[in-house]
Amino acid sequence: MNRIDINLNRVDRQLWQRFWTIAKPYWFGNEKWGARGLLLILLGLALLNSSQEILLSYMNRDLINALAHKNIKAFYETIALSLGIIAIAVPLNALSDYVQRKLALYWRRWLTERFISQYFDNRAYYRINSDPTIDNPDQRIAEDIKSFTNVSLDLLVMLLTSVITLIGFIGVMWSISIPLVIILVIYSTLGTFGTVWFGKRLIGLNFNQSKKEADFRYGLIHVRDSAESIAFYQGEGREVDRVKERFNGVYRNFNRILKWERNLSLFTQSYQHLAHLFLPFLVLAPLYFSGQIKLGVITQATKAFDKGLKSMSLIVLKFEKLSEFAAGINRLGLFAQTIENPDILAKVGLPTIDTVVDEQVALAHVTLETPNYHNTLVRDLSVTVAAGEGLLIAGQSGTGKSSLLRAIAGLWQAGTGRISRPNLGDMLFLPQRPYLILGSLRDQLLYPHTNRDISESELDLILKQVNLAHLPERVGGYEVELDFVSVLSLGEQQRLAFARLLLSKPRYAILDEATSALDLKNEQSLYQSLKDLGITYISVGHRSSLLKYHSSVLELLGDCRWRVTPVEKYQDGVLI
Ligand SMILES: Nc1ncnc2c1ncn2[C@@H]1O[C@H](COP(=O)(O)OP(=O)(O)OP(=O)(O)O)[C@@H](O)[C@H]1O
Repeated sequence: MNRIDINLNRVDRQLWQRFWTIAKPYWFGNEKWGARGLLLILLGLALLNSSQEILLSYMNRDLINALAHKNIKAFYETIALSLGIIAIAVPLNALSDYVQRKLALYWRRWLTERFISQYFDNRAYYRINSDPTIDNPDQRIAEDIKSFTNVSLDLLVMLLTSVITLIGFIGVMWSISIPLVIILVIYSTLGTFGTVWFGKRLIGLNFNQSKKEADFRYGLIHVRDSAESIAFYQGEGREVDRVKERFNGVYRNFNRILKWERNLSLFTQSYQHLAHLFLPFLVLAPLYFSGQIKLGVITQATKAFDKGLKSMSLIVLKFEKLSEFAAGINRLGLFAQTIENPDILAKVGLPTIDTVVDEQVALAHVTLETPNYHNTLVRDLSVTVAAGEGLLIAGQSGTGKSSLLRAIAGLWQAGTGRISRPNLGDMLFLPQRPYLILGSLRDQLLYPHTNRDISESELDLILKQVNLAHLPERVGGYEVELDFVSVLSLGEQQRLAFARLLLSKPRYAILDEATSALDLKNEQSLYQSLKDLGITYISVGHRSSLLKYHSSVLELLGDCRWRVTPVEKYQDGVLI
């Protein structure tokens, strides 16, 4: 049984705990006074709105009685009074709606900011990728939080209104007929149990629906992001199938939801009609026939029964909404649990590589595993990269070269041994695929510290060094926002990434095939620039031309084997 099944089966207590864990920090955090103040106003308004309903039920009774007795004066007086009550109630209703939505918005803003911070803390956004139970984090942050705050307040107001209405109308009914109150309680309790029994499948189905909708949307986003590659491959057929398949998942699951909603609706409709048409009349008719109550009282009592039943049947009437809400809480709760506590992502009891901060990069007896511990990539590796001495990592594809860099950066920790390295602030990693942000040319160059104050002439100089002097003119200057991935060639992107490196002048640069798309002349000038700046580098690469910029070569030989050779003793002079 996986984590999701466990959670869906224990929807009651655990669900409440999850709800409270997500909700509590806002009401006890830095915005608590504003939030509580607004909540108090909201609850006050809900109270007034419910009272107005009870008052109107009395007006209704008097109106019917005035009609029955042909009392014209009483009739018009009651109408005037009712209009007065409505004139006050309407603006209060609108105000209550406004306050509720405003509070939901404040809560959403607070919660979203908190989730976003935690998502980026301790690189949770990266680690989460290896946790199969946390799908589509984007949807959880963008949509689940929104519906969590909206529906929570909605339900709270509804619950309060129901309780007040219930108390008020039970009072009304009690004065007319006590059996009516007893029937109301028994009937609504049975209805609630019936609804939960019929509807409990919906929580799991709604949980899946959110996931499938998000998968479908992600499928479409993936096509947009990979449009050029798909077009080159003429892969439309495969992509259409894949997107349709994802939509089919959405469709099939929703069909199941519809089936269960239909069953539930059959039950709730019968429940409501039976109550509307018969129950109060059956109890009250004998009292009316024997002259103990007037006609107006019957109208008031049936209305009171109706309102009371609606209040008692909150779960029956709102079950579909409640089941979606419960599914949302589960999705958000699991997500919060994982990003708040990144250690959850570490496999309990399994060994991890020690990382210590030091002047130089050194690996001591490192055995590196893939994050799921399924595969050992390198065993008992020891190598030191002293300042000023470049290390070239070579080896066949898939032997673990990039993974070793991930381990040095602290992204992967599965394994044993110890990695010493300078502070991450003194190191810069250029990944295999250049990363270009959405922003201007200046942002590209200064990333990730985009608010540094660097003059255009300095930027010009750096671009000249990487042979991109013409770029500002080509893209309309340093401040114009562009989708650089689609207007720059891969080699240009790599040179831009190098410019970033030259600007930030880290002590160590880690280059994962960072010049693979460049011609030898460009490659040579970039490495020369690094040398001139005194930057120590560790490179992954396949080209023999790289050898002369490094002091030693670490070869990953496959089957977890490795070999370190000083460059001058490197016999073949040819890389694998
Ligand atoms: N997140 C992951 N979880 C499990 N295994 C992974 C993960 N990422 C990569 N691997 C596997 O780890 C092995 C080493 O991958 P790595 O990217 O380090 O290879 P590489 O030597 O850099 O290859 P190349 O030269 O093709 O870039 C590969 O077999 C790869 O499939």
